[in-house]
Amino acid sequence: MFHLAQSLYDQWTRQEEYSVLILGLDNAGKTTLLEELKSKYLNNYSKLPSSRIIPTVGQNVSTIQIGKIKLKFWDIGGQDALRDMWDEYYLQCHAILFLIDSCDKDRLNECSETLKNVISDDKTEGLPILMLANKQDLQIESKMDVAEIKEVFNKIAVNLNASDSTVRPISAITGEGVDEAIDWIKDRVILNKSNRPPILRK
Ligand SMILES: Nc1nc2c(ncn2[C@@H]2O[C@H](COP(=O)(O)OP(=O)(O)OP(=O)(O)O)[C@@H](O)[C@H]2O)c(=O)[nH]1
Ligand SMILES: [Mg+2]
Repeated sequence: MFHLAQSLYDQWTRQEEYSVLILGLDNAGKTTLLEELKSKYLNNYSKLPSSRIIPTVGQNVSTIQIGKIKLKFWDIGGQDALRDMWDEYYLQCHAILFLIDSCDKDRLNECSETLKNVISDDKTEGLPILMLANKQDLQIESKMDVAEIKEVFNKIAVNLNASDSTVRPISAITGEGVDEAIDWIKDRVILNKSNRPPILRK
C-alpha cells in the first residue's frame, strides 16, 4: 500500500523537462541569449557582462522553470568546425532556437545554408523551430528588418516541410522579445509531446 501511495505521489510530483537547442552561426548571440534567460528566470543570477562572454567551444547548459515545466537550454558553439557536432544533440531535444544576426547581411547565405542543413536532417523532423532575428536593438544601416529575414527564412522552413516554425524579432542584450520566444517554445513542446515525450524529473 505504501509503495502504491509512494508511486502515485512520485507521478504527481514529477515535472516534465524539455530540451531546447540554441543554434546559429558563431557571433549570432546564442550565449548572450542564454545569459539573458538565466538572469530573467533564475533567482539571484547576475548576468555575465558582454565583455566576459567568449566564443563557445563546447556547450553551456541551463535549466529554467516555466510554470509547471522545465526547459533545459543547450547553447552549442557555432563556429564552422563545431557545427558537425550539432547533430549529436538532435534526437534528445524537443525544440530548436535558431539565432540569426540581423546585422550580418554578408553571412546571410551561410546562415540560411546552415539552417537548411539543420532542418533537412531526419533527426530534427517534426521539431518546433523558432528562428530569432537577433540584435534588433542595433541601429545601423546594414540591419535587416524582420520582414526581410522572414522572406528568406520562412521560405526555407516551408520548403523543407518544417512542421512548426516561425520568425520573431529579438534582442539578446536588452531582452526585448525574449518572453514571447519562451512562451512560443513552451506551448510548442507541450503540443508536440506525443512525438517527443519529455523526460520526467523529480
Ligand atoms: N547589440 C547586440 N549585440 C549582441 C546581441 N546578442 C549578442 N550580441 C553580441 O554579439 C557578439 C557575439 O555574441 P555571443 O553570444 O558570444 O555569440 P554566440 O552565438 O554564442 O557565438 P559562438 O559561441 O561563437 O557560437 C558579442 O559581442 C555580443 O555582445 C544583441 O542582441 N544585440
Ligand atoms: Mg557562444
